[in-house]
Amino acid sequence: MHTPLTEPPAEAGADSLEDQKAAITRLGHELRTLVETTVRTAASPDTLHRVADGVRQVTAQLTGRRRARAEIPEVDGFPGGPRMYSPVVGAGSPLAPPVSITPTDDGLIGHCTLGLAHEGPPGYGHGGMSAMLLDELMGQACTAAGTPGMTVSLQMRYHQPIPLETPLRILGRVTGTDNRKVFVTGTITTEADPSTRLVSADGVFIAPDPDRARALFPGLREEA
Ligand SMILES: CCCCCCCC(=O)SCCNC(=O)CCNC(=O)[C@H](O)C(C)(C)COP(=O)(O)OP(=O)(O)OC[C@H]1O[C@@H](n2cnc3c(N)ncnc32)[C@H](O)[C@@H]1OP(=O)(O)O
Repeated sequence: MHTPLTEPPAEAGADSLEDQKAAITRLGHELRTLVETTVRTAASPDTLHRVADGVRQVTAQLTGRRRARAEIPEVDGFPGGPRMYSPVVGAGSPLAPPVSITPTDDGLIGHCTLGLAHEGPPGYGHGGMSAMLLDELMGQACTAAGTPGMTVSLQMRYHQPIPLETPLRILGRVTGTDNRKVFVTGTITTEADPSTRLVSADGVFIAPDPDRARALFPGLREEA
C-alpha cells in the first residue's frame, strides 16, 4: 500500500508552507536525478520497461487537488520571490538545472551546471537552454532593479559552445530604461574563465500596465 507523496497543504500557515517547500525541493531533486540518469543509462529494454511501469505507479500517487493553469501556488513567490516550479530556478522543477542567483553591485549573477539532459550538440548545451538561462537572469535583473518586465525582444549571440558538466556563470544587467521599456544585457561564461563570453544577449523588457497585468495574471495576489 502506497502513501501519497504529496497532498495539498492542510493550512496555509507559515510552518506548513515551509514544510511544503522542503518536500517540493526534495522531490524536485530526486526527479532531476531520475531525468539525468534516464538520459545517460544504457539499461536493457527489459529494465527500461520495468522502470517505466514503476514511474507510472509513482505518478499515480500524486493525488489531491491539481492547480489550474493560471493559478499561482501558495509556495510561489511571484512576483519578485522564488519560483518553486520555474524551469530555470525552480527547486521543485525536474527541468531546471536549477540556477541559484545572487545580487551583484550592478545586476545579478546566476550559477548552475548543465547535464546531459540539457544537451544540444554532443557534449555541449542546447542553444535554447542558453536563451532560457539568459531570459531568466535578464528578466530577474529587471525586477531587482525595480523595473519588472516581460521579454519582448531577446537578441542572442553564440560565440562558443557551452560545455556540459562545467560550472557556469550567467550575468544579467539593466543598462537603461525608456518609459516602460527596460534594456538589459546578459552573458554566459564558465566559472573558471569569467572573462571569455560563450553566449551573450541584448534584451528589451516591458512592464505591462496594471490593467494588462491583471488581465494576463488573474491569479496575481492583490497586494502584488
Ligand atoms: C520573475 C522574472 C521571471 C523572468 C522570466 C523571463 C521573462 C519571460 O520569459 S516573459 C515571457 C515571454 N514574454 C512574453 O510572453 C511577452 C509577450 N508580449 C506581451 O504580452 C506584450 O508585448 C506586453 C504585455 C509585454 C506589452 O504589451 P503593451 O503593454 O501593450 O505594450 P505596447 O504598448 O505594445 O509596447 C510598449 C512599448 O514597447 C515597445 N515595444 C514593443 N515590442 C517591442 C520590441 N519587440 N522591441 C522593442 N520595443 C518594443 C513599443 O513600441 C512601445 O514603445 P512606445 O511606448 O515608445 O511606443
